[in-house]
Amino acid sequence: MKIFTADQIYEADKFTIEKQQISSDVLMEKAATELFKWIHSRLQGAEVTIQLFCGIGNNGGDGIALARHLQEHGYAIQVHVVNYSDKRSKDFLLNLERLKDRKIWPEFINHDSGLPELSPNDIIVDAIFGIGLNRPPESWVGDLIKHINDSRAFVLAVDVPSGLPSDKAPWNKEHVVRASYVLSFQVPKLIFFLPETGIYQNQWELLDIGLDSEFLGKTATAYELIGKPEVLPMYRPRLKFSHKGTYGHAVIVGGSYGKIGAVQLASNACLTVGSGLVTAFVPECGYHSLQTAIPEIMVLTDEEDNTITKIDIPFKPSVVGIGMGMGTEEDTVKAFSALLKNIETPMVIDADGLNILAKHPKFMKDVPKQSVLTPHPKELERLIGEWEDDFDKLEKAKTFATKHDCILLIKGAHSITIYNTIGFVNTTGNPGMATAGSGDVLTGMITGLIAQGYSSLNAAVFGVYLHGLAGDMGVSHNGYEALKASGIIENIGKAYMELLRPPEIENNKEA
Ligand SMILES: NC(=O)C1=CN([C@@H]2O[C@H](COP(=O)(O)OP(=O)(O)OC[C@H]3O[C@@H](n4cnc5c(N)ncnc54)[C@H](O)[C@@H]3O)[C@@H](O)[C@H]2O)[C@@H](O)CC1
Ligand SMILES: Nc1ncnc2c1ncn2[C@@H]1O[C@H](COP(=O)(O)OP(=O)(O)O)[C@@H](O)[C@H]1O
Ligand SMILES: [K+]
Repeated sequence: MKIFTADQIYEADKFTIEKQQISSDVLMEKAATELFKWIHSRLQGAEVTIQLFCGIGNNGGDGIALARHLQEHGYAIQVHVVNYSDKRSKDFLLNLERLKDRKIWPEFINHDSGLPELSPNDIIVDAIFGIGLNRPPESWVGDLIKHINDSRAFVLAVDVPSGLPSDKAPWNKEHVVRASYVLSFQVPKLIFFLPETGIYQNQWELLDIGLDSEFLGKTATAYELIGKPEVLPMYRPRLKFSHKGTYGHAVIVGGSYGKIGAVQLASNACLTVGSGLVTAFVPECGYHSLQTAIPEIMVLTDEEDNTITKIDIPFKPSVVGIGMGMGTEEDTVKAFSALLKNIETPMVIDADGLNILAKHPKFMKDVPKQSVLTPHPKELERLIGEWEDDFDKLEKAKTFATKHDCILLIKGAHSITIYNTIGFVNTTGNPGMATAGSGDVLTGMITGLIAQGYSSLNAAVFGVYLHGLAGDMGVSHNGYEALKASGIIENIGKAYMELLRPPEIENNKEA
C-alpha cells in the first residue's frame, strides 16, 4: 500500500472533487460518517461523555460534522472549538452552522480561556490539527494538548494526532496529542512508522472516504507499506523437479571467540529459509560447536583459533552473508577487505562488517553492487553520520544507497528497506524481537533468500516481512519476553505457511 505525502493527499482530494463533480463538503461528510460509524459500532449508544476538540480548519470541520452525527444518535457530547486562528475553512464554517441549526453551541477556547474539565472516563475526539499543520502550535494550544494528554481519557485522533507535522519531528514533544487510536483517512501516513513520530499513537486504522482510486493507483510515492499483498507476489515456489543445487549455496562468514553463536543463528536461519546448501566460515574455535549444533551445514575454518584473519572460500558461493560476531581486529579488517576485492556475488553485510565499512569508507567502492546492508540505528549512524530527525535520516540513507547502488535496510520496530529513492516500510514484528541475535537471524534469512534466486531487493523486503511474521508467530503463545532469536528461526516454517494460507480458508474459519 502506498504512503502518500500531505501534498499528494491534497491533490487526490482536488482530483476526486473535480472528477466526481462534488463539493469538498461531500468528502468531509463522508469522513464524518465513517468516523461516526466506527465509534457507534463500538459504543452502541453507551452513556459516556464524548468531548470533541475541533480546530478551525478541515480537521476541525470533520470533528464538528462528527459531533452532529453523534448528537443525532443520542450521545452526550461537548464540543470545544480550539480557536487558534481567524482563517476558518469554508467547510468548517458550513458544519458549524449545521451544528448551530441543531441548537448545539460549542464552547470557544481562546488563548485566555481556562482549561476545560476532563475526566478519565470521557472519550476525547482530537480534531484540532490534521495534515495542514505547518508551524508550531501556539503555547496555549500546546498547553491544551498537554491537558488532554494528562486526562488519562481514551483519545481518538482524527486523521493524525494533533501537533504532529507530517514531514518533520514535532517542535515540542509535549505539544503533540498522544492518541489511543487514530482513525486516518484513506491512506497511511509515514509518521505512523518512524520511531520519533510513531510513539504518539497506540493504534491506527484507515477509513475509506472515497478518494479517487485511479489517482491513488497512478501516483508514484516515495514510500510503500509492505503487507501480505505486497510480499506474496515475490514468493518463489519450490519446483517439483528441483534439487538442492537449484536453491543456491550460501556462505555465512563471521564469529570470534565467544561469539560463534551469532554464526550459528545466521546459518540456521539461512538454511531454514530454504537455501539449498549452507557453509559457515568461522575461526577454528567455532568448528565443533557449529558441526554439533547444525549437522546440515558445512563448516570452513580460518587458520587462527579466535578470529578471522583470511577468508578462503574454495568454491563460488551464490551469496555471502558476513559480519555477525566477527569483531574488528586488524587482521579481520584485512581479511574482509581482501574478500571484498575478490568477490563478485552480492553480499549481505551486518554488524561488524558494517562497523568496518564505517571506519574505512574507502572499502565501500569494493562492495559488490546490489549488496544488502542491514544496520540497526547505531550502525546506521556510523555509516551515514548524524541526522537531524527521522525524515533527515531517511533522506541521508537514500543518498547513501543510491551512491553505492546497495540496498540499505534500516532495522527497527518498522524496518525500512531503502533502494534508490524508495523506502519499503515493514508491518510485521513486535517488541519481543528486541532480543540478542534477532538481527543475526535476519541476516541469515536474507542471505538464504538471495541464494534461492530472489533479487537482493526482494530478498530484503520479503526477508524482513517473513522475519517479523516468524517473530509474531513466536510470541503468539509465549508472550514477548520469552522470545529468543532461535525461537524466530523455529517459526520461519509457520510464517511461510501463514503467508501462503489461501484467503478461502480464512473465510471458512470465520464462518
Ligand atoms: N482528502 C482528505 O483526506 C480529506 C481531509 N479532510 C481533513 O482535512 C484535514 C486537513 O485540513 P486543513 O488543510 O484545513 O488543515 P488542518 O485542519 O490540519 O489545519 C488548519 C489550518 O491551520 C493552519 N495552521 C497550520 N499550522 C498552524 C498553527 N500551528 N497554528 C495556527 N494555524 C495553523 C493551516 O493554514 C491549516 O490549513 C485533514 O487532516 C482531514 O482531517 C477531510 O475534511 C476530508 C477530506
Ligand atoms: N520493537 C521491535 N519491533 C519489531 N521488531 C523489532 C523490534 N526491536 C527489534 N526488532 C527487530 O529485531 C532485529 C534486531 O536486530 P539487531 O539490533 O541487529 O539485533 P542483534 O544485533 O542482537 O542481532 C531487527 O530485525 C529489528 O527490526
Ligand atoms: K487530529
